[in-house]
Amino acid sequence: MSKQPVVQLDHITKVIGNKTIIDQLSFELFPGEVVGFLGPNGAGKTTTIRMIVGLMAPTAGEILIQGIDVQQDFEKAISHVGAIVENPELYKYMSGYKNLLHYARMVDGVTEERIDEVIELVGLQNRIEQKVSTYSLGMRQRLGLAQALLHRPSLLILDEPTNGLDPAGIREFRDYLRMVADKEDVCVLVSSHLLSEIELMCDRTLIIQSGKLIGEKQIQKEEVTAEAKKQIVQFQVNPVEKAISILQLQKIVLLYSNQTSFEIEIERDNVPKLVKNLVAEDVSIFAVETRVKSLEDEFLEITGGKSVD
Ligand SMILES: Nc1ncnc2c1ncn2[C@@H]1O[C@H](COP(=O)(O)OP(=O)(O)OP(=O)(O)O)[C@@H](O)[C@H]1O
Repeated sequence: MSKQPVVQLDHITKVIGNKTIIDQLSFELFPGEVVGFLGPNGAGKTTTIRMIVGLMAPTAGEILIQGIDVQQDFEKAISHVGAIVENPELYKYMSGYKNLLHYARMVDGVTEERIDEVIELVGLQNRIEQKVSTYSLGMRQRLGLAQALLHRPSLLILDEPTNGLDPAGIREFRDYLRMVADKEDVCVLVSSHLLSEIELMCDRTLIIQSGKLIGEKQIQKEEVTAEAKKQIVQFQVNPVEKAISILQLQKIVLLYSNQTSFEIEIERDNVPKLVKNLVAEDVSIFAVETRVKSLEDEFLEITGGKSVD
């Protein structure tokens, strides 16, 4: 990417007591991208975010936001950050507009035009004069997003952003995030232990475990055709042992098997040939089910089978 990074973490380590919580963590985040920060509970996501926003000092290493060292010039660095924690803090008895006005007064340089702009960005024009207590959870999340955007941050940090939203709400929030990242050229960091949430929302995912970056995944969008993707295919067959010996001959990697079925990773184009071979060897096939490899499968591969939560 040719753009300058918004955030640079350079070999960040955090030791508390005699425990290394974050271990030489390095990554860069760029404008306009929505990045997932994924890891099981206790992996070190919150600690990392606390260091990025200057609430905790690293034991070693450097964090730069827009090139400014968070430790050396906290106020200037933090002026580029907007954050929404789990539930945005809103005054329910006040209107959406009054909430935004209240926050705008606490920050320098937020004009009324900017307030109107963020309201439009999150699609709350028609409801902004009504009390927050009348808002749905999704609308509250969007108002929280508007509030975090008021001072034109370059980095937006969202911690478990869709907590409590239903699938339709998650989809809607994702579309707003995507649009905000594009229109405001802001980098959005989404911290979550939910693979489904991250997979839906993010362009790229950083996977953290025990304070270390253990994987990075660029989530491919439309450019990857379904045919080209590796798929996980489950076969229900009889006898399974015979089928497995055929797989072994063809050097197909077996992911899982039980007494009635097995699961393999295979390219779509190779499925018909395998079916023919199984039938030719007198293996009865009761069902063949395909699913595209999900981030969860990747995560399990990378972490060696330790699932999140
Ligand atoms: N102040 C502290 N003192 C001692 N240990 C701590 C402290 N803060 C965090 N830890 C430990 O550091 C590890 C990382 O915690 P952290 O909260 O960053 O994980 P997380 O990935 O955000 O998990 P979660 O999804 O549960 O919030 C955990 O093992 C936690 O117990």
